[in-house]
Amino acid sequence: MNSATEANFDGLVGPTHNYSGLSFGNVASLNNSNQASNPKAAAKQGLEKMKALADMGFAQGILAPHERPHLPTLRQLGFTGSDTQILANVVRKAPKLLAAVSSASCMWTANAATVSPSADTQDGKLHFSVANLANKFHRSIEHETTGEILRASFADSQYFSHHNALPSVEHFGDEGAANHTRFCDQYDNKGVEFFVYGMEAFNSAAVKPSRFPARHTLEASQAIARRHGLQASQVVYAQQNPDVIDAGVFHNDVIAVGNRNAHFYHQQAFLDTAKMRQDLLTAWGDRSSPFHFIEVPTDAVSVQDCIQSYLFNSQLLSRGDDDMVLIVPSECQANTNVWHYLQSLVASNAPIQEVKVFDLKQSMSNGGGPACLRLRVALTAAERQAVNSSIWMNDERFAQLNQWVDRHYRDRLVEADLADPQLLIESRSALDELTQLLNLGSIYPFQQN
Ligand SMILES: NCCC[C@H](NC(=O)CCC(=O)O)C(=O)O
Repeated sequence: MNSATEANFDGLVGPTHNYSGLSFGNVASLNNSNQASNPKAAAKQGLEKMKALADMGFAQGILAPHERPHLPTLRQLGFTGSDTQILANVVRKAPKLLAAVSSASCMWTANAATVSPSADTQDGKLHFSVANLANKFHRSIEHETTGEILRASFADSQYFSHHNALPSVEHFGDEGAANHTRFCDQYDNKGVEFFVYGMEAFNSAAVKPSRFPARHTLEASQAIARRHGLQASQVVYAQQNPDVIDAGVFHNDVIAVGNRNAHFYHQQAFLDTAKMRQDLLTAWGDRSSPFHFIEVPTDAVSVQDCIQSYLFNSQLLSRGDDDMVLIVPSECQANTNVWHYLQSLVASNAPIQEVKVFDLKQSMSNGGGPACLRLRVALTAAERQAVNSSIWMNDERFAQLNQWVDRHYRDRLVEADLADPQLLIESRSALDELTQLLNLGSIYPFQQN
């Protein structure tokens, strides 16, 4: 009985969403820094996508944003006094630090954790390992609160196992599910877990990017597979092509996406494509479903086209066997090579039968597309019942959260606004109300003291 489904849990964009140019190696982040943001539009664009998927019959959940600016981190860094005094101090002495602790980057929940469904794990539980996101300071402060939110959303320890982040150092750089794909024939059958890394940290002779950071290491992926109790025969590792990282492909989900028995990737995505294909087929074994490699050639879509359009930062969703829909950002429609390729793809007999386009410009301007905004969790019927019921997207929740955004969010933010004590007050009252709406409990530090 195939009762399991793969649910998507999107990060709700927080009230301080802004463009601070914090992500070296992420060209959108660097190109759009100091542009004014629209937090209200950003949150609503995200809610629209979540609602559309829920209306299409997919299981869609919501993960709360974090407290920003993050005063506990500023105190940890030696700022003292009242919240207002600290904001006045840090904006004068270290404005980039204030920007880094004010980012709404936790919206991109593909980086929240790595998820191993219960059909894959030795103890039969669904495992979450929050990602240390060690490579970027503004992201490295997320994992503790992310862990709290995941524990409040997936609370039942009979079904869910939560692991803290790996050591927060470069050798164990972990960017979560953006570099992990779980292939399967049916969601509740044992799958193949595919880990993509940017460098092998403990082997100084190994090839790695030279211009931009690798962000995620082989050793981190191996540690996650170990903790989740995965068998070697069901795990495949592949190195991302250092050249595409150096071109700005900072996570594998900007150049490849997989779902069930389909791997949709760019010809230049991997260091050794033949080995990737061979290893996946070996792990796939004698499963009855065919495994589809959908390789996009450079002469149809260049790496630059991929980075500009986020063709592969799309969601690949199954409506039935070999019947998938691709959720792409509107930038794909604006890029003629990409849009032309997509039309030919849908016309061919590939399992991708339909393309749906969404406006996610606020997130895209910081280098986050449809796939960045969601964490995939394959759930059996019993596990789905055990999820915090208040976080599911539905008509009522959609209306409620849009009203909540209208009440609490600004429609314009520039970096100078981050020091405004009023913004902190607005954000905290928004989040305090949100924890009640989503029945999360008092998970934020400001609620605890
Ligand atoms: N999966 C997509 C993540 C995008 C994210 N961007 C940022 O953090 C940009 C933040 C800023 O520059 O304001 C990153 O690079 O980790």
